[in-house]
Amino acid sequence: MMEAQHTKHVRILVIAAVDAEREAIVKGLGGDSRFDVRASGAGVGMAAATAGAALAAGGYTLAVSAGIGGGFPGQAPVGSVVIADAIIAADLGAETPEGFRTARELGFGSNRLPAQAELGAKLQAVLAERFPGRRVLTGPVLTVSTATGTAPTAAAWERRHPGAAAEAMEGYGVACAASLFGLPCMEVRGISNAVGPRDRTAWRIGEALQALEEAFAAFRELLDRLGPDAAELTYIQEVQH
Ligand SMILES: O=C(O)c1cccc(C(=O)CC[C@H]2O[C@@H](n3cnc4c(=O)[nH]cnc43)[C@H](O)[C@@H]2O)c1
Repeated sequence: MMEAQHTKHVRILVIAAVDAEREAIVKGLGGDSRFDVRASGAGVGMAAATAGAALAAGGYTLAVSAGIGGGFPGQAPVGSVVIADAIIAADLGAETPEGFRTARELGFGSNRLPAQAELGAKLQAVLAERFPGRRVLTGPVLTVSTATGTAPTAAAWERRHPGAAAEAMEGYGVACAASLFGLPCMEVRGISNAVGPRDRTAWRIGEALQALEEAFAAFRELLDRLGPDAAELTYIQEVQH
């Protein structure tokens, strides 16, 4: 029998919601074969299903939820990039006469999954260096099933999650799939709009997609700079017999 051989590799699954996001990410990556970028459709269910089906095939070392997102005022301005340090299912829970209670408070699940914060911080540094005009920050990213459209709802999220940087609709689904397969997860958002009263005419999708493209150009460069160390920050080992 041949002895087991361990080879380190990096293979990153990136889940966007729509094709425009996927295209921006692919453009930033410039054809880098270490990344597999897919569009799932919007929402946590499609994101979890698409990520889970891909990860089941094996060979991945990290999963990333990426796209545009809403930024909380005072935290993440339009055109900035937010890299999650935690991924939170903000509206997973139940209404009670005393108000909203999270799934965790009710004892039927978790609302928060960790993000690969060390890699996130390194990506923030490379992005800031390569694109000095681009604001980039780390912070909690909320996953919601209904995009926030009023000031009271935005205020409620800020009260429940002080310091929340952004919201989007897929991160927790990708994070659940990654966690099921024992893989680390990240979430990267180019900010297109402020979280608050809905005004679709104020969304700056082009700017957010440009920010996303730059974030993934920086991601590629980060992997190049890390060299073999990149594998230590993603899941690491492939066993060959
Ligand atoms: O219309 C377009 O050209 C276009 C291009 C790229 C993306 C879109 C989307 O509508 C993406 C939907 C996606 O965006 C996230 N998102 C953005 N802002 C928010 C928000 O304020 N609250 C929640 N989610 C937001 C979300 O992940 C959606 O799935 C259109």
